[in-house]
Amino acid sequence: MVLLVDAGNSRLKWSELDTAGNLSTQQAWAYGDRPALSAFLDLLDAYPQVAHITLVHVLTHLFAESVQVACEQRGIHLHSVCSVSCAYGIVNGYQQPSALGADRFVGLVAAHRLAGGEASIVIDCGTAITVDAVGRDGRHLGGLILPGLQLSAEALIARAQGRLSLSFAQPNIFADSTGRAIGSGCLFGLVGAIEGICSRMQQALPSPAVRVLTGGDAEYLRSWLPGDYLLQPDLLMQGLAYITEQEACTSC
Ligand SMILES: Nc1ncnc2c1ncn2[C@@H]1O[C@H](COP(=O)(O)OP(=O)(O)OP(=O)(O)O)[C@@H](O)[C@H]1O
Ligand SMILES: CC(C)(CO)[C@@H](O)C(=O)NCCC(=O)O
Ligand SMILES: [K+]
Repeated sequence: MVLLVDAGNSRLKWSELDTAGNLSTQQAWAYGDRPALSAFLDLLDAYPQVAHITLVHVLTHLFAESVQVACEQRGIHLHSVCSVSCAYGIVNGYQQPSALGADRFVGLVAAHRLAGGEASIVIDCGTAITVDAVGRDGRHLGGLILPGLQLSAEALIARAQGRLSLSFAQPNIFADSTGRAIGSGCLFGLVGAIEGICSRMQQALPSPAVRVLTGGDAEYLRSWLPGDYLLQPDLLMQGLAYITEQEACTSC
């Protein structure tokens, strides 16, 4: 069994990949107040038998080094996925390929495979929302980064020095309280942003793109997005599974 791990800015997500290539249901822990490393170490304790981890993270060098040391101490083989200029069917569109978030790179790998020869647009609704386009040939055209749903609302409330409240319950375009005006404002703002960005990207593409939606807020945002969006909450796990299989092939 290989443990697939995605360490984002707010949550640690993981799945088990068995030898037949089956993925277990993705699980997640929010970091809350504790450091991401402490969540990762708890995960290692929960899987004392694991010998191989494929990791994608968007955290610091210190996190990466500490994770490497912890895995070495336990005899775990760690493969930490980085963004490179060309791999796993994707040609990275960044001027400096390593600067593209590794989670975005893994998302592109998975979405391009899911799209089965069509172009795709990956929308990852996490702490940040990222929107990236991939051509039919696997060429990444580039993409955008926006503050995510929770973060947008929290930033506004933090700047208002505690005078404002927030509610995502019963979103309404004609909100009747401060909490709902902010929750609904951020929700409908991001729904409009996602729609607008995707249609601009689509206009620039020569063929129809499959819109793939993932991340912690994907399901909630999907319920308000008109049009066809393919909901894939474990998109990064699919990408990590493919990368793990490819690496196993090249090392044998
Ligand atoms: N149980 C939960 N605990 C915390 N956040 C949750 C939960 N369920 C859904 N969310 C939402 O998930 C979002 C974070 O999504 P996700 O886990 O995909 O982000 P991340 O990978 O940590 O962030 P990023 O990739 O941007 O660094 C938050 O904005 C929050 O609204
Ligand atoms: C944008 C986030 C935070 C989304 O998780 C991550 O992909 C990241 O830290 N990226 C590095 C910057 C970039 O992708 O241009
Ligand atoms: K992410």
